[in-house]
Amino acid sequence: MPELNPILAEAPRENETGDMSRLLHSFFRWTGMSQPRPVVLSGPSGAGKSTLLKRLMKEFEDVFGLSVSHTTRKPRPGEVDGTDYHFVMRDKMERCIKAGEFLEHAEFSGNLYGTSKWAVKAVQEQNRICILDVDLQGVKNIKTTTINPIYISVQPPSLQILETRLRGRQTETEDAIQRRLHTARQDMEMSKEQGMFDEVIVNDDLEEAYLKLKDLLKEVKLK
Ligand SMILES: Nc1ncnc2c1ncn2[C@@H]1O[C@H](COP(=O)(O)OP(=O)(O)OP(=O)(O)O)[C@@H](O)[C@H]1O
Ligand SMILES: Nc1nc2c(ncn2[C@@H]2O[C@H](COP(=O)(O)O)[C@@H](O)[C@H]2O)c(=O)[nH]1
Repeated sequence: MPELNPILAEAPRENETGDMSRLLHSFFRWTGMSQPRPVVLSGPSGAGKSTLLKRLMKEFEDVFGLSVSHTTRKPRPGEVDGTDYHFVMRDKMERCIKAGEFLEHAEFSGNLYGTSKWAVKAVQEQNRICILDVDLQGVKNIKTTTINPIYISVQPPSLQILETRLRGRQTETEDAIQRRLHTARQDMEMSKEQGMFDEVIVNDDLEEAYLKLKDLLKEVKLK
């Protein structure tokens, strides 16, 4: 049984990524395996998760698929419903949670966020490695499920740098920045707990952090 993800172990050149989906199909048929392990990316708001994931999706669009979360927060300028998030009203999301449609959900900075079972399934049905971007409560809740992902933490070099990045993004009100920084302090402490994450990436230099992410993903072990 192969231990490494052979697709990423030999990272494709740019014009070869179109063949990835077909290669993955053949590989899973060959090994008799159904799905590769999903990847959970977490870390404080502003640490750079989306920035890293956008690059990864651009370079390996046929290999990875992002699980599109639901949220009750309002869209930011440029965010597209159904692509960045499914933007929903709280009462609707609460009903769906009660109906058991969510793998996990959490309250973050005054809004509900959650991963629907359907969002993960949709990625896996395309034979892509499913990536979930969730907060620390999400990590803890996913650990009670059976999806068995790899857990990667993206951390900022310091709280000061995190604050600079959050402010620089210009997407949050002062009140929201303060709430996110408060949560980030707790998050950065709890992330150090033994066994919480399989790997930690300190996102100081973006280029280095991205290379480390790609390096880790080469070793995504298959179920
Ligand atoms: N290595 C880096 N150096 C400098 N700026 C960075 C770096 N990585 C990300 N940024 C910037 O920091 C800001 C926050 O990044 P990003 O939105 O990716 O964070 P995030 O972890 O996805 O946050 P959230 O959890 O709130 O979605 C963005 O403006 C981004 O351009
Ligand atoms: N537990 C979950 N957390 C999620 C999910 N989708 C996103 N998130 C996390 O929320 C915060 C804030 O995100 P933002 O887009 O408002 O900046 C961030 O830490 C995300 O990782 C989810 O489905 N479940």
